[in-house]
Amino acid sequence: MTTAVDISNVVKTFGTFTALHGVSLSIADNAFFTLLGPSGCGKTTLLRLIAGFEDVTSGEIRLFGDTIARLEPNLRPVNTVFQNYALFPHMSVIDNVAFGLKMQGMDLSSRRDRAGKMLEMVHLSALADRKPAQLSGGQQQRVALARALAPAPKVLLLDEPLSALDLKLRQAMRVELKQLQEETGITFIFVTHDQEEALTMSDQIAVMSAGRVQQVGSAQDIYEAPVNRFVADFIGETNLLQVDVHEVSEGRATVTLPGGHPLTCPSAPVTPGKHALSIRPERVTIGPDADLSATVERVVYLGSDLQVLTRLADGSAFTIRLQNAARTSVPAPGETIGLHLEEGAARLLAD
Ligand SMILES: Nc1ncnc2c1ncn2[C@@H]1O[C@H](COP(=O)(O)OP(=O)(O)OP(=O)(O)O)[C@@H](O)[C@H]1O
Repeated sequence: MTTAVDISNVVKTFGTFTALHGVSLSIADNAFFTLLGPSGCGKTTLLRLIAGFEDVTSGEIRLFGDTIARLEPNLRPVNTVFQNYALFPHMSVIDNVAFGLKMQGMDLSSRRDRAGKMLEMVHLSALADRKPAQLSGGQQQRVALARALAPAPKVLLLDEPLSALDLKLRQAMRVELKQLQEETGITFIFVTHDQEEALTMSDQIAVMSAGRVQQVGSAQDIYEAPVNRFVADFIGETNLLQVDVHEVSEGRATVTLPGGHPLTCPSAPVTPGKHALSIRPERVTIGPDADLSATVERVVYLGSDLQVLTRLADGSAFTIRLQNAARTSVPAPGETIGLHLEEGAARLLAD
């Protein structure tokens, strides 16, 4: 497998502030790769370093084997799509798309031909002669995509490109973006703080926090097997309980749950003592064989799901999710219920 972008021990400081603390990542060619993390974790900084808009303080970034610092900006096989589209307001849609090709020195008829093909790809051929102001936000974002793809970059950097769109459009664009990446075979590096966006589109996700990469893996890897507390909490919804850990061996731990029941579950390599146990709310059922006893405080109707907010005997809050279609009876506030942890519900985390 070819590596498109190789990031090796990259540190970036702004004055006395360190935005990236030694980040290493290997991004495969033809992949949809997402940098995911909360605001300020360094995602955009890393993207700007890959684009060559900023220089690394130390470490190295290679694009298809070449050190980026040695590549002239116009020879870097990279293009960027920004959150605010950055279209030229006085140019028509097709001229916007053809702009980068003109810069590359392509002749007029080849330019219009290529730009026309790009507009077809993003389903905007009918609007080629309009000005950006005459388009909706979603259409403008598609023009920005077509413009960035026109010069056939090997790597496309996308900085929160969907954040200005409303929810329905964002959901539709996720599918389109993934399709576009698959059709073109271009490596997409996508920045977002939205975990659902990351989970739905990405082949690989790097979860970042405070200038460090916490975990790299597929959507399933990071959801099912988060390596630490930060990742478990950031990706999806989870219950985090402080439990006593008695034994850890060969990736499994034996712990005592609140209420006294023992549990053996997959575990990060931790030493015995107190650690956080993550329990996913959708992997818990109400009924016999209970691992935990809880008192129902509130039932929240979420359409396809019901969220049941409960409290355990030791006072910790505990949430479960039931599928609305599958439910037989709804627990009532004040009721004491038994909670059964399904296989794969619990995982012991490193701090
Ligand atoms: N030019 C700069 N000078 C000083 N500090 C900067 C500069 N650029 C970024 N930073 C700081 O570096 C940190 C990381 O910023 P960055 O924009 O990479 O975060 P982010 O994860 O992309 O966040 P967001 O999702 O809010 O855009 C922030 O604390 C930011 O204030």
